[in-house]
Amino acid sequence: MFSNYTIQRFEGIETPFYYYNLDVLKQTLDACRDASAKYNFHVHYAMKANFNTKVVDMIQSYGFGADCVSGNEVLTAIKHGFGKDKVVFAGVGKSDKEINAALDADIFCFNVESVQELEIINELAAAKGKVAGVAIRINPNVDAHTHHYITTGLDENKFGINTWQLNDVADALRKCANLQFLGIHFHIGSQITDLEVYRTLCTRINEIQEWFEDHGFAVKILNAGGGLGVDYYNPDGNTVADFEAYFEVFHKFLTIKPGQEVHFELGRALVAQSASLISRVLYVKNGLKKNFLILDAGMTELMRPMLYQAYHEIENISRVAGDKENSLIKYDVVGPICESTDCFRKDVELPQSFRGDLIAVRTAGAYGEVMASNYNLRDQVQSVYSS
Ligand SMILES: Cc1ncc(COP(=O)(O)O)c(C=O)c1O
Ligand SMILES: N[C@@H](CCCC[NH3+])C(=O)O
Repeated sequence: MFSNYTIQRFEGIETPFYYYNLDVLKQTLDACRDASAKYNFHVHYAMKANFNTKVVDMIQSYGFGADCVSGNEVLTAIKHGFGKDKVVFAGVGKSDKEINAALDADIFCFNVESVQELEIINELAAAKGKVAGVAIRINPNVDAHTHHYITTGLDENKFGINTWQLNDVADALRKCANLQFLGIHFHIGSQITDLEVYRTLCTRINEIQEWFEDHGFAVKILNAGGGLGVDYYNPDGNTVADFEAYFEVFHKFLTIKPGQEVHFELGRALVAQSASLISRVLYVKNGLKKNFLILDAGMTELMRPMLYQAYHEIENISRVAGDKENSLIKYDVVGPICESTDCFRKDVELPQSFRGDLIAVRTAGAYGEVMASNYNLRDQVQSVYSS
């Protein structure tokens, strides 16, 4: 929901841009910090969700760690002040250059996704005379009940190491003198709204940690990954994710041994509701079968609807206030890009809309700005903040 003051402010700003409501971000971070502190759980922010400088700085100020998926994310985390003891590096295809950068930064843990990667990290660490902390990312074959494009924990997915390969992992760990085994890591997918899924994950984590302990490996860290979903249908009414319920599942169903740390890597749930993509109607095109609202933002600014048929609330914020009598019209809300898939949503009911109206695409703080591209040689999308 935008105040009249905010909408007036938008009138003077060139569109399109991401608008960050830092109060919403703060409320969300407060809730996550309080809910995780209750059980002494450690949260690492999955920086891939949004690496906007102000956003990352605020998250860092809460004392969360950083979960990174590239060498540049590792360096960015360090630059933003995340302690090296709070930076983890996951990713199915870490290059030698990236591994070396992370070794030079002395990050405390690599989440390793294949036996071959274990051997390479060992080799590169040995060349530097270092010992790298590693957690083994395991693919537990648990269905996350989310869009199949963002499911990561099934046998058919490229992520993690399958449980039938655990003997090879154990052999490699025994041989690799420049690795220190820290624990086990899981991440089964994103935008998970069915918490039962996490209960199933806990059962698998319990089994797998037993396997490691039985084979002589002390599991110091249990990392359950991220994935907690948000309510894309209700950005104002259900703004902050239910962190309490989420962490409670792990508290109840995970076997946590004395001295063990439990880690999480939340991305979307921390940042999604804090931003909206603000654009303007360039043209209203009334076809025989369809009415199109053609915006000055498209898949180059927010790709999720086009990539995963993801739902985002769309509002004409120039017309909501005082125009209630305005009859609703169905529009296909589309962008300017030369692709038919460049459509935010079809048949969106909006008040009759006109050239110059401001359109807000809500819940765009996660995987929005970071996935923007300059396809069609588009300008880089700008950011505007509430304060
Ligand atoms: C390894 C890993 N951890 C954490 C995350 C963050 O996920 P989410 O934004 O769904 O919390 C991802 C992205 O899906 C990931 O790949
Ligand atoms: N980028 C995706 C999720 C993938 C998360 C990264 N593993 C989204 O917008 O929903």
